[in-house]
Amino acid sequence: MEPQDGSAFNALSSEPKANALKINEWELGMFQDEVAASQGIRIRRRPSSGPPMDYVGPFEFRLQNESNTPRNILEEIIWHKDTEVAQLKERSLMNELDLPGLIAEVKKASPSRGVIREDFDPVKIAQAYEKGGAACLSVLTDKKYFQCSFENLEAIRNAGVKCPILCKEFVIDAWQIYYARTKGADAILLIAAVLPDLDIKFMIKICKMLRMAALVEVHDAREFDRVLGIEGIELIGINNLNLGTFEVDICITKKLLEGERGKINPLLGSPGLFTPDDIAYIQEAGVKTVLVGESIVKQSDPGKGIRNLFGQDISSWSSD
Ligand SMILES: O=P(O)(O)OC[C@@H](O)[C@@H](O)c1c[nH]c2ccccc12
Repeated sequence: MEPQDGSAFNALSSEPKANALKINEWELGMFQDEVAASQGIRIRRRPSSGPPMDYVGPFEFRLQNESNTPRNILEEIIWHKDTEVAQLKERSLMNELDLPGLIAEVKKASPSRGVIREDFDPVKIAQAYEKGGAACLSVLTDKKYFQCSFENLEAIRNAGVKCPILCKEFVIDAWQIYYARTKGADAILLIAAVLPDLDIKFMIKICKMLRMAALVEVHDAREFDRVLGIEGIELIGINNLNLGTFEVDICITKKLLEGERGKINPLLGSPGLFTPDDIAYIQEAGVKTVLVGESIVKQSDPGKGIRNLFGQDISSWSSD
């Protein structure tokens, strides 16, 4: 994700910072090898590619004698594992949200609408969403009110879906975040109307540790401003639900994004989006990525539902 000037995200790396980070990582790797060697461990963990190009530092002299060839099969396996793990860690919600796009929601029911889709097959729906151009999937896991489950999420992940998966759970305890990770979630929802700042801060740290993204959802200006003050926030979602009346009003997004808050990016608008006009309205208000459930999940062909919602085929929008 490119840092946005003046946004809450400009702490993210620029080019020299990224180089410095690479050098730090490499030096750390060398140091870890030293420590390991002092404990009799012969397998080197340093990247087989050697130090970054412009590196000048205390380990430089080693290069003259060391080849980049693994010394034995275990070392070869470990070096390969290093690349493999780095690639796996790359699948991130943040990477997918750079472009205008869709997060498509998999849910059978909702408290306000009752059952939305009778013949509910979460894997088929998820696959159709992915094919139809969704950048990410949002999967409800609540049983009682949404008739969904963590098993759905796990089944979708195991079916080979490549999109990152946002776990739509009502998180009240950090344990749920670990659980979601074990089931295959790449991101989790945190609701500002439910969680105090300190909990959000703590949970965001856990997400970072687990390499998950946290989508923090706000309903009004007070929640929005609270969340902007919390360190480490990367994704903010606006819920167009008026918590007082429980009515959906897509003007909430527009009002919230007037003035300074409009500089924050990326943002996700939801719920209550049904037509190309709704999408245009919300995107004009400053939201790149939209999160949509009901209007597409209830279509017998969810791919067609996406085309109708956007008024165009968006299957070429996703990065894969
Ligand atoms: O189905 P809709 O109206 O397109 O909305 C999707 C999503 O925004 C909604 O399900 C939602 C928004 N915030 C939530 C928090 C928890 C559970 C669900 C939600």
